[in-house]
Amino acid sequence: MKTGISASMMCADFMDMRKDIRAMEEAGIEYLHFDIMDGSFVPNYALGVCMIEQVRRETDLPLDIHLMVERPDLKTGYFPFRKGDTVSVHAESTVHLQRLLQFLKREGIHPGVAMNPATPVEVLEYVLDVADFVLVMTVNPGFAGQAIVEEMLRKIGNVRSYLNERGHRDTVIQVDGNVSFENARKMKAAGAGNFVAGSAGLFRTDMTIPEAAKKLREAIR
Ligand SMILES: O=C(CO)[C@H](O)[C@H](O)COP(=O)(O)O
Repeated sequence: MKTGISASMMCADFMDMRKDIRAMEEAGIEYLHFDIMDGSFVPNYALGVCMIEQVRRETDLPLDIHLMVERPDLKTGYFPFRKGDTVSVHAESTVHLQRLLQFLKREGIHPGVAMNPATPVEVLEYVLDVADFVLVMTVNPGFAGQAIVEEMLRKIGNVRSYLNERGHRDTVIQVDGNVSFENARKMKAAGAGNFVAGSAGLFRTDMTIPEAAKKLREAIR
């Protein structure tokens, strides 16, 4: 799978999404990140199948779909996933985690295990062979604009060591939540490879998307 920047589209301008998509293309962003929120697994509602279908018609950028929902194993059939997309599902809400990851992999999708801040690294133990990436949430999921949970910098390092010690050096660590320029540098040093950038790193009021992307790339180089 590709590594780099994944743009958190819940932070995009919903009144002019086309403009933001063009800016992502211009900036060479690797993925468009879609947080699907069901108001149950997380206390917010956001994005969904209709929006993904419309965005598909606008761009060939691959999508990075984060299912912040209860029982994603019962819902994947509704999503227009494509080969080359990445899809992350939460260890905390997926009853048949191994089966779902294996299914996604067979479909040509890069499967990922997402973990809330309090979830221990050991949940990965029996799914290492079927996960292309691990999504370490660096805020509690549900809302943009939160402060980083500082302990997550240590967790990124722990996940990196855990993967390396088990021979999974190629498994990417994705980080999501308050990926500012400063935090991105620390996250990269701790072992992260893919950066979900929202209000702190990409959709900023003080610079354009291409300008912010350039700064973020300098931070994660
Ligand atoms: O997953 C998310 C919220 O749960 C968002 O992707 C993320 O938080 C957006 O980035 P920022 O924290 O910089 O606003």
